[in-house]
Order: sequence, then C-alpha cells, then structure tokens
Amino acid sequence: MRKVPFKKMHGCGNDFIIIDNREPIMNNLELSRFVQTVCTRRFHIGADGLMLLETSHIADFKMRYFNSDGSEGEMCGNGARCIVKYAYLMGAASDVMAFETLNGVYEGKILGENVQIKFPSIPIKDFHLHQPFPSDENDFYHFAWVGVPHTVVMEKAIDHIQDEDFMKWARKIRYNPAISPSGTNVNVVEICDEHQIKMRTYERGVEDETFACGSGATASAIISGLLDKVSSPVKVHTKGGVLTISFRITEDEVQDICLEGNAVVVAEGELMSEAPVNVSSREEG
Ligand SMILES: N[C@H](CCC[C@H](N)C(=O)O)C(=O)O
Repeated sequence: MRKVPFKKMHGCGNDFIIIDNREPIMNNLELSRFVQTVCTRRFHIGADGLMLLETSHIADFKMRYFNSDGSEGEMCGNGARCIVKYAYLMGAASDVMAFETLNGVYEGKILGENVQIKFPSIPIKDFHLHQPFPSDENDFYHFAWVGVPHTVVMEKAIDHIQDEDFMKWARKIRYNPAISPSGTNVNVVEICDEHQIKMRTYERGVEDETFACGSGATASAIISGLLDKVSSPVKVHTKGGVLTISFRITEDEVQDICLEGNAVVVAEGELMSEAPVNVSSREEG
C-alpha cells in the first residue's frame, strides 16, 4: 500500500490536507478520485480541500488547489494562507514568499501565528455591482472574480437564516449559469459597523457551507467598501473565526489587497492512498 506524507491544516475552520509534491509522488490521472477519497469526512481524514506544493519556475513554489469534490480550483484564500505556512515549515520558502496559482502569482508573509496573502490588483470594472437576479428583478446581487468567482448578497441578520434555507437559496445561485457560467461561490453578508462585517459562505466544489472562505471574505469586504458601507481594514467574522482584509480603492483599481488570519497545523502523518471510500454503497445496496 502506498503511503503519502501529509499535514492537516485549517484557517478559521476551512480545513485542508497538504502534500509536498516537489518530488512528484502523486499521479495526475488518479488525483481527482484520490482527493475525493481522502477529503470524505467520517470515512477518511476529511477536509474542504487538498493542496499540493509543487516546484515553480517563476515563484518560490506552486500551489495546486483541489476542492473536496476533486475539481481543481484556480485559487483559495484560506488554502493559500495554510500552504504559505506549510512551505515555510517545510523549508520551501523563507518568511516572505511568492507563489504561483492558476490565477497568477501571489505574495505570502508569515506574521507570527498569522499569515498574510497579498492579492494582485483588481480592475474596478471587474466588480459587477447591483445585478438584478435573473429570477427576481427586484432583488440584487454583487459579483466579483477574486481568484475564483464570488456572488455577494447583503442581508440584515444572517445568524437567523436557518441552515436548510441557506443551502436551498445558495444552491440556486451557485448553479445559475446566468450569474456565472463556471458556477459561483455564494456569500451572504451583514454589515456590523464601518470596520466589521459578518458572513456565511456556500462553496463551489465543496457543495456545502464552510466555516470560512478567504477569497469570499476578500470579495465581500471589497464589495462592501465599493458600496460605501465599510472602509479598510475590515474584520470579517466567519463561523470559524476572524479574517482581516485591507485594500485601497483608486479610480480604476482596487490595490494593496491583503487577507490575514490564522493558519494552524493540527496533524501530520501518512495517508493510505489505496483505501477508497464508497459513501453511496447504502443507497446502491
Ligand atoms: N475556501 C476558499 C475558496 C475555494 C474556492 C473554491 N470553492 C472554488 O470556487 O473552486 C477560500 O478560502 O478562498
């Protein structure tokens, strides 16, 4: 049986399995199924996603991010904070680093227990504000591509939304091709004061509500800023903890976009890669 060394980490309860693949040990062909297997809760380690640390010709390392359904995502904010700490701990980078993703090169910085990620600037025109819902023209959403697609909806009291209602509502948006042809993550945001918001996120590729979403928090804070409801820095309260987002809005760009929060190693060991799980066996049998 093949054993694969890993660390399990989380950032605000958004949890990941991380594997050092600088000396290639993972076979690309079986990767999607492997990710689905090891990310399945109860039957395996379980996680929202899995990342591979790989070599890069243009940065200190390459981050490859997979959602728990086995799909490869362009970028993941909390995952990035975790892999930055992982790269530092594994000696793959110093405390200030650049890393490559499918969405370009990002910078990472170790700040004591916390990790900060700096995003590339985003043109203002890429934020689509006040879009009427295709199904209900009286209701609005906001949309941004912050490495991955995010839909943001403002609500008054998000803690009172029942989990079931949240999931039903979010799934309609997540799969609506008129909002985003490649699907979208869905965030609901409550403004607390000028420097604080609360949010809940339904994640594409996890197909569930997660405890926090770094890119979602970044999209939500900037959109709240563009709507003149908050100003930088913004503390984003998630189910799993607090993320801090800072940014600068200029005439045509949002610049100096930083995401900061914890990145915690909770376990390390070896995965048994050939222990596939079959969670649907009960339904099939
Ligand atoms: N949890 C992630 C987002 C993952 C993106 C993924 N759900 C996708 O759209 O492929 C974050 O902290 O930014």
